[in-house]
Amino acid sequence: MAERDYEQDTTVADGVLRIRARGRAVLSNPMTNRGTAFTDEERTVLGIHGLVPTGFTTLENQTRRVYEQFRNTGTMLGKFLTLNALRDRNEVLFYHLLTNHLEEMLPVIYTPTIGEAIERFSHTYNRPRGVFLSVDRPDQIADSLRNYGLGADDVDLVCVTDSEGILGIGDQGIGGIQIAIGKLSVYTAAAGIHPRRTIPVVLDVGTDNLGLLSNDLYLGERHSRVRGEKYDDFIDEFVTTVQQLFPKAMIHWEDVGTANAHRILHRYQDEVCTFNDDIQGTAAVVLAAILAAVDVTGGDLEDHRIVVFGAGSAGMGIANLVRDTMLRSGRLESEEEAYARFWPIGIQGLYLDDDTSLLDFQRPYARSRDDVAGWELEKPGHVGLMDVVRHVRPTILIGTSTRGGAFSREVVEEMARHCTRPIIFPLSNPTSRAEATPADLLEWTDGQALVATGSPFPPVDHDGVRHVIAQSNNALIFPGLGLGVAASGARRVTAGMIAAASESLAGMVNAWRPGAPLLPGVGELRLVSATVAIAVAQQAALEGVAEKSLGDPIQQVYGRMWQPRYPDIEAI
Ligand SMILES: NC(=O)c1ccc[n+]([C@@H]2O[C@H](COP(=O)([O-])OP(=O)(O)OC[C@H]3O[C@@H](n4cnc5c(N)ncnc54)[C@H](O)[C@@H]3O)[C@@H](O)[C@H]2O)c1
Ligand SMILES: O=C(O)C[C@H](O)C(=O)O
Ligand SMILES: [Mg+2]
Repeated sequence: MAERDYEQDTTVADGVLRIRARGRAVLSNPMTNRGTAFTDEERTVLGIHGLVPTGFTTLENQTRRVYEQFRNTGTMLGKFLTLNALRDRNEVLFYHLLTNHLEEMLPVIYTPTIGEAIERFSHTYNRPRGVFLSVDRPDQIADSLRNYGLGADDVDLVCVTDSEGILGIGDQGIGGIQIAIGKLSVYTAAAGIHPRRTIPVVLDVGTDNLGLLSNDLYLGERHSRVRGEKYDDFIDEFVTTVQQLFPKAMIHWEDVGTANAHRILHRYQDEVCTFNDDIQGTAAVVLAAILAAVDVTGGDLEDHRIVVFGAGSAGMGIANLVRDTMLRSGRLESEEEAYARFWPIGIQGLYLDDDTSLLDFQRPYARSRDDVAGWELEKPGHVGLMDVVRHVRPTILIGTSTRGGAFSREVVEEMARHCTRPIIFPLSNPTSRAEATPADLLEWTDGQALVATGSPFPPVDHDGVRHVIAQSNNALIFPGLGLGVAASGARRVTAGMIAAASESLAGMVNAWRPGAPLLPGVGELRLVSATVAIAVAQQAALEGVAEKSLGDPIQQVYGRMWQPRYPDIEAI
């Protein structure tokens, strides 16, 4: 491997940074640069006297300065680009700023602004970050990953997308690299995963987005999406290469299209350390929110009738985890009884057993034609959301459809007519795709709805009660999961580890007070992530998939959390 201009033991929180570079090279590398925070002595040994203003600034004051710059930037996309530029100048300062203002900045570096950044990628692009792999050059996968400069023991996480199902905005081609970068920033800010132990990857398999293909500035491969055997071979080559080059890394799949997401997960989950955030991360956080809501409404989970509107990757992942939880209660006689609690709806309407377009993982949830025989339908031949709500009288309504505004007043009022405390989660991102706004849901149900959303929403005041809206986003799960896997050296991500993550999150909620949120807030993300990580690491050990022994899980997890502080320097 090429000699780097710095070295640091990134497996320990306070590793000394050994800098080989001198002068301007120190300042132009975001891993070594600390600008005016270099002390007089450091400036001497690194040869940077005269290259920075003479005054000295502490990290705290530098943070104040860049925070001011952030506040003075007008648009959300502008703020995103300001933060990106900061990260390219000074990594510690970027994460220090982010960690100190997580609640304010998460919506900028992550959902919802990340959606706009992805759409605008080929226009705002200025410098590369991450690894870009092309389906047309599978022979370059290994070299491209090696070129990133990390060794076999240096990587905890590879976050990868093929960009087919970015948030609720669909196929975004090469711009999807930004979701991989965004998720990894959250891993670092929330769980202290070392930023240099992660690799964001986009698999450029082409795009079916005609807007991108016809844009002269588009930066990806200019052909339609490759599917079938060539796609599968490319994925296989990628997974195998990551395994060979970085045997300790967990592969996190993000925003892969519905048909491929489940297939890829099932193909690899028993063979490599891998996790699908949209399927498993989402399910874990939503289950925790459902359990908190069920605690408020009273009764058992199995008593509920659940409509999943938009039953694709996320929706079916949620259904699977809720089904397993119902079955574990021991109160149901059979699997069929658990399936019968769900009413999954897709773009074609309610899933019915004679629907040949259903994917393997959707089929077990399909309702029998007989179930709907005799229903009077709003639109003949199409069993839509309103029909299902009217006939099924659901108690839980989940939205993972990408269809903004789908939970109309009519639908919500109908649901509320038969259910005193309707549990309604419009989970689609970004904000414009949310199936309803919390303010509308609370107004239409006279403050009775128990609401959680995917994107952040402000609190709602209704009838003298302030309702704080839980953000049921997988960001409450994946950072802790990744940290737990890294801290325990887990070789697989098991169903038990996902369930443990969900349970630990549920254990942090106390939603009995009127208006209280169903999940901890984003401001508590570091505490949440550490808690989830400990539960995940312990479960990995219990199931025998952890390589490290867990003598002191709290210290092992906490000690692994990287803190955004300037480390000690040694000039070499
Ligand atoms: N809150 C979270 O943490 C979280 C996590 C994952 C996904 N999501 C959101 O959920 C949405 C779906 O993501 P996904 O990965 O499951 O996508 P997906 O493409 O796998 O699933 C979408 C499903 O919605 C259905 N659908 C599309 N349009 C519809 C319509 N008009 N009416 C009814 N059904 C419709 C499709 O048939 C499909 O089954 C996205 O907006 C995404 O941002 C949120
Ligand atoms: O990225 C998010 O904000 C959550 C989720 O993974 C999504 O696809 O919407
Ligand atoms: Mg996603």
